[in-house]
Order: sequence, then structure tokens, then C-alpha cells
Amino acid sequence: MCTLEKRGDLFLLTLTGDDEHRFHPDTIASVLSLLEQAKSQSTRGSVLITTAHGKFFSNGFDLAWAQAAGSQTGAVNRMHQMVESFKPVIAALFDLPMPTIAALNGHAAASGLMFALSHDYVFMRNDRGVLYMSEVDLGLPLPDYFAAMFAAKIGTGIARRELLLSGKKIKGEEAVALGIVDSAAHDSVEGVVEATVSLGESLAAKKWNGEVYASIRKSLYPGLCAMLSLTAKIAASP
Ligand SMILES: CCCCCCCCCCCCC/C=C/C(=O)SCCNC(=O)CCNC(=O)[C@H](O)C(C)(C)COP(=O)(O)OP(=O)(O)OC[C@H]1O[C@@H](n2cnc3c(N)ncnc32)[C@H](O)[C@@H]1OP(=O)(O)O
Repeated sequence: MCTLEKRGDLFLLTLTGDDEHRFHPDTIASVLSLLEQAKSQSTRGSVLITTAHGKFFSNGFDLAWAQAAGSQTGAVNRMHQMVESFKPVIAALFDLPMPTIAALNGHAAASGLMFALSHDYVFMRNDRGVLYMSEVDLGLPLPDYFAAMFAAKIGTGIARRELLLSGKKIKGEEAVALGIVDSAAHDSVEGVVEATVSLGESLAAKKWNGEVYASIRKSLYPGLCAMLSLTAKIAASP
């Protein structure tokens, strides 16, 4: 499942276990709860780092659970249930009053990649792990907030095409070249985690006002935040 550990100013959110870290409704609820916990405990200088165990960061929604519904209608309803329950997780990341960093230990596919790219920084390995938007191969349409996030965060039409319309399994070097991730400079999960902790500590030292940081972040993505029912306005202090 997942854990949240506090190391000084850093919150370390980890998808634990050696499985594919599929976003089953229970996993989605757990991740959301831990993000809400990080928000409630945030102070000036807080930073979130998200990673996972094993060869997957996350392989996306739990299709087996959807198909276990026993009928096509049931499967579709369960897919929609995951899509809707996942939306608050993405909203929580864009609303979090601290810098966020995803340390990709391995593969990130579909909603698992959506989760990764909803962080401010994304570091991946060079030797293992691919970014894969499998919807085009599976014949699944993109939910509106998925499309809005990718359109907001992936800078060029070519990169969006390669990621979302080619079924490509994009490795680290190409992901950096396409401007999808910040770094793919490490050949081990330890290297990626060390690099993200170092970045996190340098960001924490800024002791920024988290509410202002979150407000600036949300102001960069007005269309997506409207879909996520987020406002960039800072609540008037009492
Ligand atoms: C269901 C009913 C229909 C409903 C309709 C309703 C519609 C409404 C809802 C629509 C919802 C849309 C949004 C959907 C979101 C979702 O999340 S759906 C779930 C989607 N998830 C997936 O499709 C999973 C996709 N994942 C995969 O295909 C694979 O797991 C993978 C990511 C491609 C990994 O494959 P795997 O075989 O496990 O890879 P590995 O064995 O690790 O690696 C393969 C070889 O490649 C080598 N390698 C890996 N990385 C690297 C690298 N970076 N560099 C070099 N080499 C690498 C690795 O070593 C392996 O090599 P060998 O060992 O030699 O084989």
C-alpha cells in the first residue's frame, strides 16, 4: 500500500511492496489520505518526495478489478469510479502547499504517469523504467482532467504526440529530450532517491510560504485547476 514518513522538512510518500502499485480504489483512498496528512502537517520549508518500491512506480488503474465486475457495464462503471476517485488525488497534488518531487524507481504507466507528472519535478532512472500512456493501445479515452494536465505540462506538440498518440514506451534519455521529465541521470533507484532528497533539501532551505507557492503553481494551470475545482486565490488571513 503506501506510507508517509517525515524526515526533517521532507515528507516521503512511498508506494510500498513489490507489486505494480495499481491505483485500486483502496490505494487511491490511502494516497489521498496521506497527501491530506502532509498538507495538515506542512510548515515553511516542507517538501514532498513520492517514490515506490520494486520495478513499478505505478502501472495505473487496477484493470483486473474493473474486469472482475463480471459484466461490461460493471467494468465500465468501475473504471469511471477509479477515474472519479483519482481526481481528488491530482487536485491534492496541485493544491499542496509545498514543492513536490516524484522519484521514479521504475515504470510509470497511464494514471501512474499522470500521478508522477502531477508533481512539480520528476526524476527517473536511465537504466530501468519507461513512461507509457497505454490508453491508445487499450482503446480507452483520456478523462478530461488527464488531457488538461498533459496539455498543460507537456510543452510541445511532438512530445504530446510521442507520449499520448504513439503507444511508445519512453525511456529516460528520451523523456528528458522531450521535456517530459527533469532528469534521468541515475542508474539505480538509490541514485534517483538521493538526487531527489538533495533537491528537496535545497528547496526546503528556501523556507517559502507554502500557501503562496501553491497559489503560484495553480495560477500556471488555470484550465486544469478549474476542472479540479481549485482556485489560485489565497484565503484572506483572519
Ligand atoms: C475495462 C473496461 C473498459 C472501460 C471503458 C470506460 C472508459 C472510461 C475510463 C477511461 C480511463 C482512461 C484512463 C486510464 C488510466 C489507467 O491507468 S488504465 C491502466 C493502464 N495500465 C496499463 O496499461 C499497464 C501498462 N504497463 C505495461 O504495459 C507494462 O507493465 C510496462 C510498463 C510496459 C512494463 O512492461 P514489463 O514487461 O513489465 O517491463 P520490464 O520487464 O520491466 O522491461 C521490459 C524489458 O525492457 C528492459 N527495460 C526496462 N526499462 C528499461 C530502460 N529504461 N532502459 C533499458 N531497458 C529497459 C527490461 O530490462 C526488460 O528487458 P529484458 O529483461 O531483456 O526483457
